[in-house]
Amino acid sequence: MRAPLIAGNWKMNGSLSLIDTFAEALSGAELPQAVTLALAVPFPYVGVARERLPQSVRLAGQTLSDQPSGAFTGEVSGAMLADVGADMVLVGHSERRTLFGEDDAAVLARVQAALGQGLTPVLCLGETLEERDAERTEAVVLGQLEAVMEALDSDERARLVLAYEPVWAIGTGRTATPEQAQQVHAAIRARLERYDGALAASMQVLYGGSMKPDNAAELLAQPDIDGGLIGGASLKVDDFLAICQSAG
Ligand SMILES: O=C[C@H](O)COP(=O)(O)O
Repeated sequence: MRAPLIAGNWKMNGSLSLIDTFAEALSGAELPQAVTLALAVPFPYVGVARERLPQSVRLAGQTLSDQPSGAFTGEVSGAMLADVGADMVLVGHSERRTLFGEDDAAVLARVQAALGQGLTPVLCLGETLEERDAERTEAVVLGQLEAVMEALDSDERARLVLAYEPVWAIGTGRTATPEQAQQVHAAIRARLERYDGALAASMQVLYGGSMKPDNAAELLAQPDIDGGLIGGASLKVDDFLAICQSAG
């Protein structure tokens, strides 16, 4: 049985004051026990978020360097993230792939760097609208998945969380229908079966892309959707908490 994970991704948004708003709301909130919450906040806020948010909330970086340390101005290592209290990190978010040129090899190197530091990589997968229209959705998503999985051993694979995020649904208000999302999630799970049945049964696969309080319950009710990676709606504490409630 896979426990639901609801992860917020603040992207390049937020402030100390927003962390305090979340700290206050989350410490008093009655949330379904089975649901785990996580927040991927911008680098400068990870440490303070760890100090102020309830310990039950997992903290994530939004990316990390593929290097352990050194002369890489502007980069942040997995060790640094772990040092300030993160235990997860997003890897291969579509904004990293498209805006910052991270290809499958770069994504793999970051997954390996995260695993090396004991962080849980949340590996993001997703197709563009052009790829969907060309009926290449599964080829693209499964290709991104295999580019990482093929290079890992079975223990490493078991430490990943996956997130399916159709690029055309991110920040656009256009959500994949529950059926469209489930179809891709099922294809991902079927591909995981090739590696290991137990891995396929246990791996959390999140959906991301304009998930909001009014569509979350239907998406989260799909058999192969194990949680959400929430962008815009994770900046409003009431919306984020409402989505968490839908996951219980
Ligand atoms: O990481 C989150 C996703 O990019 C989804 O963002 P969104 O909920 O604003 O569409």
